[in-house]
Amino acid sequence: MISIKGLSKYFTSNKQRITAVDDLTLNIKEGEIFGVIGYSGAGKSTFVRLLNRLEDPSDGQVVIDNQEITKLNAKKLRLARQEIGMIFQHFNLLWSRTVRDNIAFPLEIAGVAKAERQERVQELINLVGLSGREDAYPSQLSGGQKQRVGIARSLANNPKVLLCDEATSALDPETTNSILDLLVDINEKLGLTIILITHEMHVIRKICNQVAVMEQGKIVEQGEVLDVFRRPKETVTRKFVEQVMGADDEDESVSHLIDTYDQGIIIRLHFIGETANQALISQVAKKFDIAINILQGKITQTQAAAYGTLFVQVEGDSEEINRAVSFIHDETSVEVEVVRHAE
Ligand SMILES: Nc1ncnc2c1ncn2[C@@H]1O[C@H](COP(=O)(O)OP(=O)(O)OP(=O)(O)O)[C@@H](O)[C@H]1O
Repeated sequence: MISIKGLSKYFTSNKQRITAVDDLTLNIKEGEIFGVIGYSGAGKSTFVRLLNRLEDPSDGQVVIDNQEITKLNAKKLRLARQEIGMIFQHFNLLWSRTVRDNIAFPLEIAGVAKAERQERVQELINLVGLSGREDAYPSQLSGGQKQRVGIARSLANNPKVLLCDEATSALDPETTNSILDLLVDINEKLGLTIILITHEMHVIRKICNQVAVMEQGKIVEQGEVLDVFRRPKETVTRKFVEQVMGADDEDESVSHLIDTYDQGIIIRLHFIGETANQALISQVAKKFDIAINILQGKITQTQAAAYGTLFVQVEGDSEEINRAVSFIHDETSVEVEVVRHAE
């Protein structure tokens, strides 16, 4: 759906050249929720603004749905932009217009007739869950509701792509989650391709299929979200994973567990994939004549599957324990490692 080749953007500030986006090449598939994460100044906003030419590139090519955006003249660009919706951190609503009239605005510009416009606006209001608030002004809405207006407005002309520039950064965690759920809902219902930029790994974890990590204008790491969680290569990526999983102090915690629990064996279960952790533990406890005691763990749910580690203490007959460990190893997708054998 989106193909980006050698995309660069330079700014000149105080006679110094700043490279905001540096020779970026990337392909994004149709229907994907693609996350771009980076710290402040990494170039994320500039990158996303190059995609609909809110910013003109210094170099490189952007093709969206077979149209070379970077080559279009002003008139054609206006039409192409109807296919690319965008939402912003600070919503960018028109304060003197009601919810209904904010959402109608892009339809007015596109020259849609009044009756059709009204029908479409109502459809969008229902889609984003704002029924009953049609006549409210932005100042009368909560942050989450304002972003719902922003989303409805961005969808008015049936875009194929939605660009989200830190769309949840001004919202509290609960409202963030409800807006992220709405984005997933829209992605599924409308088959929309979503590019989402953020500095929060939680946002990536919750809804993205793919993630690219940006640093100093470059993509330094990219892949499926679960793979990036499992094997972050770059220091910056590891820091983002730690936002969700906590710092990697596993060696220390293993020796602490070994010292504290001196009975039975201690095993480390590493969940990657579809296996639900609770189901596995109760299944093994029922199937084998052993006692399982959960000691410590960090499990998180990514868009694709559960990911994380659990330390458990297992007590019982050593042959029965071996059978249980072999069962987990052979019959499930959970990785199992005995970190302390029986005395
Ligand atoms: N219009 C501009 N003129 C000069 N420099 C700019 C301009 N826009 C961005 N920059 C510079 O480009 C770099 C990347 O900025 P950008 O806003 O894209 O980063 P970001 O990752 O989105 O960070 P933030 O989340 O803080 O906005 C920064 O060094 C910034 O100062």
